[in-house]
Amino acid sequence: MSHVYVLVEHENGQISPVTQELFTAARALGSVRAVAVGAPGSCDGLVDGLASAGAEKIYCAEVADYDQRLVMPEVEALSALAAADPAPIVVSANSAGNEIVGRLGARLASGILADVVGINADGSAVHSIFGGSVEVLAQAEGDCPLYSLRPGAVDAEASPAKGAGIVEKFSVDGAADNEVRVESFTPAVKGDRPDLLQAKNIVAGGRGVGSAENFAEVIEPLADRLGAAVGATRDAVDDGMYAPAHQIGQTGVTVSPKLYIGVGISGAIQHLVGMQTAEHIIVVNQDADEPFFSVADLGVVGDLHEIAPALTAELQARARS
Ligand SMILES: Cc1cc2nc3c(=O)[nH]c(=O)nc-3n(C[C@H](O)[C@H](O)[C@H](O)COP(=O)(O)OP(=O)(O)OC[C@H]3O[C@@H](n4cnc5c(N)ncnc54)[C@H](O)[C@@H]3O)c2cc1C
Repeated sequence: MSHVYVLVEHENGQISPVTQELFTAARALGSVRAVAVGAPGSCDGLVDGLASAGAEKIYCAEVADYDQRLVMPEVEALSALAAADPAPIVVSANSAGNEIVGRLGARLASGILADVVGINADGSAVHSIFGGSVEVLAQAEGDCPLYSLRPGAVDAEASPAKGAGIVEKFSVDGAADNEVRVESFTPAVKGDRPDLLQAKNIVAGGRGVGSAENFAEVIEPLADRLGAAVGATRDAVDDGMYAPAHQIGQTGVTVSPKLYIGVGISGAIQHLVGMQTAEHIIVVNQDADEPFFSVADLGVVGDLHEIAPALTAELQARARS
């Protein structure tokens, strides 16, 4: 049976939920071979979970100086595996994943399908373009077609059967002289809210929210009621209302949650391209003519300072009853 390599996303010894989405999409192409790259000691704790998720083989590359290197250990590991035994490769379409497939495409002389929202058994993949209004099927040439899959675009499904989970440890080349080395590393301070890229629910605010204080008083309480991540438009970020890491859109991140609530956002195309594959879209805006309403499943016309707190209070009341 044909096989497919999937780059495992993991953090602090845990398999990230997006890995299950990668497995689900990759299964269309063949039996899944998981590739886990990380610091020494990072792989053993992942093996059971990866086998349960359906991995037939688990390649573990533990790299002594992993924390000082950027994407190159993953590139070295995947290119070595694919050169020896060519097969499609599936990674997550985050910033590292997109760089990894770019480098692999050059090394393996294979085509790249970036930021896809679905993968078909014939090797074609689905792109969602023009703000999600058009879906395009594309196919990549080469022995090792490369796919980066948009987080949240595919519903994670449990594997029909546990995989054999045969572990193969291997080493990757050391850093080249001209490779970037990380001198120091300060993890971003994370709050209790879910990660924006992986969140099932997102409450996003735009310039209409008015200020950083209003984000804290109106947007964040609603997000917390829903267990949601907070997003923002570029204009809200540029005006200093919310941190740049939360920007959704063309020059921010692309998200695909189950529920997206956009508050005080006009719905410019550069914002829509980053969120329009959300399953359910609710828009709150005082101007009924704004373009955001044209993509909304539910539009609420009114003052966000009344509607958002009322929604938060209602959710709170229902949680109590
Ligand atoms: C190259 C390029 C890249 C870009 N990349 C991005 C990107 O990645 N992400 C992004 O978001 N934008 C991006 N933009 C900017 C984009 O074009 C828009 O300017 C931006 O999305 C608008 O942000 P906004 O909706 O918050 O602000 P506005 O367009 O100013 O909309 C504010 C909205 O709030 C409503 N409002 C005001 N007060 C209230 C109230 N009290 N109650 C209810 N509603 C209220 C208004 O009716 C209005 O619709 C990019 C632009 C360019 C040129």
